[in-house]
Amino acid sequence: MSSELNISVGIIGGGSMGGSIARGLVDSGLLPAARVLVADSDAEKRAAIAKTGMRVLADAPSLAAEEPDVVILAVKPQVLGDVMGQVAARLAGRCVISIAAGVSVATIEAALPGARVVRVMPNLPVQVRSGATAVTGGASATADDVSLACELFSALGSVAVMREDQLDVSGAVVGTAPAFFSLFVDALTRAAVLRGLPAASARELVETTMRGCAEQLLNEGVHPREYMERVTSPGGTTAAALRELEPALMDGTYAAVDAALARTRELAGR
Ligand SMILES: NC(=O)C1=CN([C@@H]2O[C@H](COP(=O)(O)OP(=O)(O)OC[C@H]3O[C@@H](n4cnc5c(N)ncnc54)[C@H](OP(=O)(O)O)[C@@H]3O)[C@@H](O)[C@H]2O)C=CC1
Ligand SMILES: O=C(O)[C@@H]1CCC=N1
Repeated sequence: MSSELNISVGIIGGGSMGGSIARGLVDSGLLPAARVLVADSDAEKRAAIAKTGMRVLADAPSLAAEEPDVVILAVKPQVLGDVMGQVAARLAGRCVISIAAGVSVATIEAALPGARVVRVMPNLPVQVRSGATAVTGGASATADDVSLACELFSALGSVAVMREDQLDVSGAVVGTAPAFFSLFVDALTRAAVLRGLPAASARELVETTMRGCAEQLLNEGVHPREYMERVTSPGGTTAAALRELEPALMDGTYAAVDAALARTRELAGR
């Protein structure tokens, strides 16, 4: 457990990421539920979040009026401009952390005059405190603001401070990777079912395998290529399989990351 911070955090947007961050911060012990405020326009999401003891508000202006010490912007990039317009006057002089893909620090600073802006790019496993978050401070942010953002997201997994252009790349890889990973789990499970395994067993075996491999890679610090070699018996089944999979997966992954990066720039109007 992390030691408790004596601040309040307001999160605008309590969806997949905002909700995960809120839960992660409370579960980590960094903040008591009563000092996490979440605004979401969806009543069902508000009801689910309220059950955890966090404070819920129906819109961004109501949250900003509570003057939380730090505000995390966790709505979609497409609505962020509107939301910032609704709360700009209240956020002057405050530390604001945006998780919106693509939207640049300069855009946020222009929309929120006087706010101290930090941009971060987390991923979904922040909810189970195994996330990975890239952090970049704007010209308006102090070193303390960047440190605070790092402290909040360190309670939810690993954190790396980097330049803003690198944060976009990190988002295209690390932000989207939970979906890539799930797609691979699903593909393996379907391949097993196609070749005759019962669906429930296939899924359990594949998911257990994924957890075991992740644990070994992390715990032993072994390079992925070396780990692959351990599995690949000369003249065996894995070598035959990798000859098929490797070119397709490599090309597909590079193309997928480039597509995510292109969409990041498109969302930012760049
Ligand atoms: N999902 C992910 O893995 C990651 C997402 N991000 C970024 O996080 C942000 C949120 O994404 P994600 O969580 O996936 O999106 P979601 O749609 O799940 O969450 C956004 C939430 O904000 C609510 N909302 C919309 N407008 C307002 C408003 N004016 N005031 C308050 N709440 C509002 C939405 O309600 P409603 O559904 O009713 O519109 C929704 O519940 C995006 O900017 C994305 O780029 C970053 C890293 C990873
Ligand atoms: O799909 C998206 O746009 C968000 C950003 C990174 C992961 N999910």
